[in-house]
Amino acid sequence: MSERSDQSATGILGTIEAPGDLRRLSPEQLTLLAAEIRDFLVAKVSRTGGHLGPNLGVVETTLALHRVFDSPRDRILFDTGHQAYVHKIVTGRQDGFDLLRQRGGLTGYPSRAESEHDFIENSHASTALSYADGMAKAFALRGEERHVVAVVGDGALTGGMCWEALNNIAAAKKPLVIVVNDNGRSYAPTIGGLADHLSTLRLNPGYERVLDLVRNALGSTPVVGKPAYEVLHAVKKGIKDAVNPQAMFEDLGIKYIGPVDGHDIPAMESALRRAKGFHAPVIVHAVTRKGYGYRPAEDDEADCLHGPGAFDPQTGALTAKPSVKWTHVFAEELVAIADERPDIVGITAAMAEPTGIATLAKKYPERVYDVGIAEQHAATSAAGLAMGGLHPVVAVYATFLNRAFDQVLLDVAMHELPVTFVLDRAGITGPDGPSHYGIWDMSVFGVVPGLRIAAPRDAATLREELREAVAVEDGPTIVRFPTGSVAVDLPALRRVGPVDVLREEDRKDVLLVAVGSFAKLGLEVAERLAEQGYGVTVVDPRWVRPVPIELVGLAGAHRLVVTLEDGVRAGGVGDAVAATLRDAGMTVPLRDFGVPAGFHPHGSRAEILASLGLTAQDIARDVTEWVSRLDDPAAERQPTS
Ligand SMILES: Cc1ncc(C[n+]2csc(CCOP(=O)(O)OP(=O)(O)O)c2C)c(N)n1
Ligand SMILES: CC(=O)[C@@H](O)[C@H](O)COP(=O)(O)O
Ligand SMILES: [Mg+2]
Repeated sequence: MSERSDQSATGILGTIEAPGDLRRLSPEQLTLLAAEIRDFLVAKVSRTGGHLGPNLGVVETTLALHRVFDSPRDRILFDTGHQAYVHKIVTGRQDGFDLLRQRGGLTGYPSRAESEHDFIENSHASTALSYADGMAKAFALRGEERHVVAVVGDGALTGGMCWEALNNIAAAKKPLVIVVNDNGRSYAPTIGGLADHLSTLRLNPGYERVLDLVRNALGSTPVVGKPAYEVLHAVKKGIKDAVNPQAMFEDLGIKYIGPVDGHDIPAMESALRRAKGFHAPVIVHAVTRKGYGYRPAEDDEADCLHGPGAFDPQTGALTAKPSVKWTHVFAEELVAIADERPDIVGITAAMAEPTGIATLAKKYPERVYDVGIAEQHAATSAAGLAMGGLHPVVAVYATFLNRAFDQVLLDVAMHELPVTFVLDRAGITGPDGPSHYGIWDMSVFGVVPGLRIAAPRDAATLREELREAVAVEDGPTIVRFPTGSVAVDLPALRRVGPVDVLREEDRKDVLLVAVGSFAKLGLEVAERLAEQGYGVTVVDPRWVRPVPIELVGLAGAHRLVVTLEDGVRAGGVGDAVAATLRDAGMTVPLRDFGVPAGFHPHGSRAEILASLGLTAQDIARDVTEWVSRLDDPAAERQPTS
């Protein structure tokens, strides 16, 4: 058998250890390899969960990229990075997929610790073109002949940073290849004028193809030298004028190649080689299909199996048992509120389904706005909606609101506008890693004057605090809750102002202030301390910013105050409670437990919390140490961990 057929017999994928191995493959072998990679992706991701649809859509494009460019000397950047699995497969990491997105295993995004081929670890969209602009300028200044390629999705292109970058890329005129991976979707179909423009390009007969026809026609007549150039240029100009809606990019000063079939490796290679040869900023518009080659993903109308949990590879059906998620509770209550209040409108940043806003959109489509992946615009557009007499509910993942801090601070809060931000995936999330952890909001937004933050502990308080939030008319509110299944309802014994008392005893040793979903953890800690004879009062403040003044009176009756929060300690609720007690002249000692500010490695939520000492056992041990110091201050003590 020829060497080729040997390889196809053993599976070509098994022979690919580095991008260079791709360059020796024939077109037939590349087609086989693409099929093997698809089988690999479905087999692996069906077990671990992960971003299946996006990666099925970039198999051929990624193979073409690594055949045309010389990574890592040439930099291949992925915007958002969730579509870099194929890149990982061809850069020596096939074996890591059994532990994809699991503690100690491959991350779901590029990772510099994993490979010299990886650069951008931030999974927030719309950043790659800015990185690319900077890298291209740096290589030019250092006189380094190397290419920078950024792969950016049509969804990511709806983010404002992309346009800031394009403006600069055009001005800098440095060699830079931008591959627009246009599958027409974020989760749902991508919205907006840009999406419409891209679809015009996608649908247009392909002036590239028309141009090729003309080139071929010209090629048959012996026109050489300058006349040929002039003829071809005139024809090209004519064609461009006739069929060239891509003027938008070219008017920016960025060349445009496309639309190209992103699933046609030779066509993509040809376009990329042309782009590489331009030595100037150039867009290669690749038209792809999210979920391509796997029917359950292709047919999934919601999001083409964008990021499923584990699933049956035969059917694409999720294998996890359905449960009531925090998101579902929010979505249902929002519709109930909207039924009563016509001023309530919803805003999503290209994530209607994952945030639950889709439920409102189904009943009131005219009262929901999908702004694309544009959280800054979402916040200030919400300010405009509020100025127009409405009460917008902006539903985003907690981590994604970080980038809209200035808009929340000045466009919303300084104008004292009634906007409610609902932050899903607040706290430690897990598999998506540090740029997805929603751990910053209570610190970052806690400093915003006039902004109130609620942290429900269960479904009942989520419903209640959402209603309280949309009832606020003189400023913004945040309601934040974690990922996953909603907590079991934890009824209060009594309420002191906004503060719910969840547990109390005659003995008043410790006041334990448990924030949001950490209420259950607080009760578990109290149980452990009670076994040692300590009297623990557990309270849920419900509204954590501003700190309820009622905590001062409660603290005064106890010997030690402990705070627990699923957010960074620095500037968090613990710090705010300490400042409130200090301002009230209280000297009761306070110990705060939260997430240390840092970029903590991915894993399951439970694994990460355990690694940070945020378990009932660890906290009870530390609190016992602190309380026993109060009993016997003279005793020599080892500092707790
Ligand atoms: C700032 C920000 N907001 C929201 C998200 C959540 N998110 C992850 S992927 C995605 C859709 C990206 O669409 P596109 O860029 O077209 O890539 P595709 O998944 O289609 O390949 C979104 C909204 C994010 N990662 N970053
Ligand atoms: C890449 C991205 O930002 C999203 O796809 C994210 O991974 C979704 O997270 P959930 O799985 O928690 O919805
Ligand atoms: Mg897309």
